[in-house]
Amino acid sequence: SEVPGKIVSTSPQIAAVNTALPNITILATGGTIAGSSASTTDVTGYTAGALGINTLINAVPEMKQIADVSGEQIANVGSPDIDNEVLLKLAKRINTLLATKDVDGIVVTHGTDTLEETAYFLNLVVKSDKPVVVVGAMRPATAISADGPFNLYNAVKIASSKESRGKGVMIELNDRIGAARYITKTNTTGTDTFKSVEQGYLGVVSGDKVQFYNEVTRKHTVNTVFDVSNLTELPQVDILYEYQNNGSYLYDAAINAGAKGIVVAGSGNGSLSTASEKGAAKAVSKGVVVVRSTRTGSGVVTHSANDDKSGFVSSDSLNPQKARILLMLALTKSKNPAVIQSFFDEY
Ligand SMILES: NC(=O)C[C@H](N)C(=O)O
Repeated sequence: SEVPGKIVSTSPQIAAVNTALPNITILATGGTIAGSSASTTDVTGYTAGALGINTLINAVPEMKQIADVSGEQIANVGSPDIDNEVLLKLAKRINTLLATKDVDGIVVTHGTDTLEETAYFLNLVVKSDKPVVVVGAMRPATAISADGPFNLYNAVKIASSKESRGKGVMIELNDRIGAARYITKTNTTGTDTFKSVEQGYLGVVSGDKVQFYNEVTRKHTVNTVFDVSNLTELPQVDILYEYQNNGSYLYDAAINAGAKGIVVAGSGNGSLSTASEKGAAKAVSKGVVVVRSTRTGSGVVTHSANDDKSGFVSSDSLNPQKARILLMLALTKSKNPAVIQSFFDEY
């Protein structure tokens, strides 16, 4: 049965059968991989999050030769509508499943638009070294040459591989294995959209082999201090974009709306205009933590003497949307900019 809409049942819908194979649970959240259109050539106007987990699993019966696959529906939405509630629900469910001997790995199906945010969140809060692979697609399931089925097959293959343990949360599209920490969506419609400009991929799925070439050096999963088990919500963090002739009123709007943190997508090396500096200083004076990231798309925002003077945090190489994820979790531990800076230096 298809289940579009927000949060739906978490009860297992397809049960594992062959006990000799690794047990992989697929947690479905929607996206283009579950997208559907009346036209086989429609790759932009389709409905994301239209097909249920049973349909996705039944479309790839080959998975059953490499794993005992079971599925659960966590949500069924386009990924722009993934919110903090879904993030917490997903993370808690993954931690519960991976704590049992019955589950060897997790695959999360997800829309690609905000996939990197969910993957990085899970990278920081999953308390297991068992593989977690987040997978999406750029063409809906109904399209000619839909990329979802093979991406899903590859994701199950990665999650089933012993070598995938301890790698942090991974992203699979287009045969590449990306690290949640490094990968970002770089193209609006291309199937090769997930890239890591500076750090590259962790590995590839080549033929029937899962091959790793790189490791993530930043702390993840079992080595982070973050714990969602008792959290029912996350602190509000907003992102403000830097541009010419801006004012400081959007900072006021964020402060008045209850933001506990603000990430600035600064120009260049995290630069703020004079107006933004004023808005950011006001935020800091009210106890709101301000993180400087960059709108450039790559590179490190370097920590400056002015950051220490103004109480700002620099984002290292985290883009604004991932800096927001880390800042939400950091704020569950501390409001002190120096402590939060240490998280940005480690994670
Ligand atoms: N390719 C995709 O999955 C895009 C879709 N709008 C989503 O993020 O849900």
